[in-house]
Amino acid sequence: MSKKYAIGVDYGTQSGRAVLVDLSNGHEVADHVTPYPHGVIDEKLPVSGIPLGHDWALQHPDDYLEVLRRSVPAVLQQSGVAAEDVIGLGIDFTACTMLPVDADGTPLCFKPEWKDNPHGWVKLWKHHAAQDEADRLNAIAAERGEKFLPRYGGKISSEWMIAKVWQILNEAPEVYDATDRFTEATDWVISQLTGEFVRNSCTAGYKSIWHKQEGYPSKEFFKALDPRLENLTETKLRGDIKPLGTKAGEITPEMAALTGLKAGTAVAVGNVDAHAAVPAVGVVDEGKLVMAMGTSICHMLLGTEEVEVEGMCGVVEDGIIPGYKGYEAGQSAVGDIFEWFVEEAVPAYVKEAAEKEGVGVHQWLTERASQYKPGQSGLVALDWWNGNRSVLVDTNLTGVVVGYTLLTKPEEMYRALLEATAYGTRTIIDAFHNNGVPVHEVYACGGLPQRNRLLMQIYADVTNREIKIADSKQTPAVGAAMFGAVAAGSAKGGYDSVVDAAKAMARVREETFKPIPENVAIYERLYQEYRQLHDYFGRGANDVMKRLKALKDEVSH
Ligand SMILES: Nc1ncnc2c1ncn2[C@@H]1O[C@H](COP(=O)(O)OP(=O)(O)O)[C@@H](O)[C@H]1O
Ligand SMILES: O=C(CO)[C@H](O)[C@H](O)COP(=O)(O)O
Repeated sequence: MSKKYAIGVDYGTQSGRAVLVDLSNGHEVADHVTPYPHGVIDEKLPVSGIPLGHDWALQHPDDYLEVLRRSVPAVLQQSGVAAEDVIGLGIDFTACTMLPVDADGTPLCFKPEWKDNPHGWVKLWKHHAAQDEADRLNAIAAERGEKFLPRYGGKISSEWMIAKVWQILNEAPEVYDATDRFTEATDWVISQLTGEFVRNSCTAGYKSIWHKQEGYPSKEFFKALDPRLENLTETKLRGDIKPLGTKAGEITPEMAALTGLKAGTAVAVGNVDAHAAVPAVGVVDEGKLVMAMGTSICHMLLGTEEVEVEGMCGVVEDGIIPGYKGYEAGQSAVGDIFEWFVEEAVPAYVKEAAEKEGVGVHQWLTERASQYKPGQSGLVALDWWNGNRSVLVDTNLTGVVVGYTLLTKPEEMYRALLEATAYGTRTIIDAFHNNGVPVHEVYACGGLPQRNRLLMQIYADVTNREIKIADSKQTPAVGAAMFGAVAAGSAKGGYDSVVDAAKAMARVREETFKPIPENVAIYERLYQEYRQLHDYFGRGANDVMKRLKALKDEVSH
């Protein structure tokens, strides 16, 4: 049999990338990135210019097809690999990134009658405007003693499916009525590739409150939310839910013409970016936490028991690797906070100096921040620029920096922000480790470990754990390709399970980041300061952030 390959397509927040992977060793033969032409739509709708409210974040579904049109042919061409040797394709996506579609699977925003209604568009994972709905959902679920709540760390996030659907119903009932199904973008793209609509167990479990044994929450629960939602799960959330590691279908002739792949190529069910990354770093059993570090961080961990952990995003059976309970937690902004600082808060002299030295602003700041010792800046920050996903599950929390003086330098502020995100991760690791889901090893993948060594050293020091780094720039895409190979199966030159695929294909670098004892000691003290601020501002002692946000909304309308 000739050498066989699979393609993984990773749909990130700002771009999508295809990677063509050698199935014998996981080697990335070719990759290609397509920036989304419309990016993140958070101020106004394309063409009509209709303004969006605070905390909105939309995307254009055609941008996802553009990735298939451009990046898949590009990796075939670059690699010179024949389409018949590409036996499978898998995708991974941000989530919950959801959209309303009609009975043909057409996104409502593609239709002239809905294109000017913001609710007809894709709601990106970081669309946070459904917080009111999430708050009400959580209060009603708690009051009714719903069994599902502990599986989601005690709170359902406004980033997820039910809160977003309910926001559509409340603010645009006409869009709700016109919707045949609400779908995760990952499932929609798979339906475009295969002509068949299937949901995947990963997003259904983590983002739509679905349970392998118990299914969705009861009709009574949905009726208690809003009588109009009573039949939601059997109407607009209907559809077969297939486990990860199964085949969704095959590339249609139309998609073959568009991508250059062979019609009939196996396509895996949809997956989530962070979840797909786990087997790609070789993690297929317990005790090993994987951090997918980019715009945000997702923290992924496997266990054998269903344990309650405060503020985790969820525990889902087979949600990451078949046979294990998959745990997820996360931070809603990490790289995004550093980007905010670079774009919005650095003085002109920094940009000029970086330009003069021919380096990026991140690199300029990082080089200078590296010259400080832990604690030397006198700063400590809370990492809540985009709310707090874990462990507080509250998108209404905002950022804080304590310790500024007239002498504070931009590189010190930048370092304080890097450190704040590490404290956020430490809080999550402690929550798992101290509540029955041990964390013995830490792995990192995604864009940040490739770009910022200081950041990774700070994470090793703050968590007091050695960190292993993925030997791939595109780890989720490699994971998605593994699932594509499993969808094809061993008879076609792929694999029969993702564990087999991981054995042959997963790679981490030899070099690791090890904690430096003197840094660990200082960071332990700084972390205690962080925790005091965290509990003071985040657990109700002082709701100033919420009052300011409410005032901002009041005076802006
Ligand atoms: N040198 C750097 N140090 C820290 N953060 C960086 C650096 N360069 C880029 N970033 C951040 O990386 C993030 C993008 O990460 P990446 O993994 O590529 O994307 P995504 O999460 O969308 O897949 C951006 O938020 C950006 O601010
Ligand atoms: O919540 C998620 C997965 O469960 C999102 O997909 C994730 O946080 C966004 O990922 P990225 O930072 O890589 O764009």
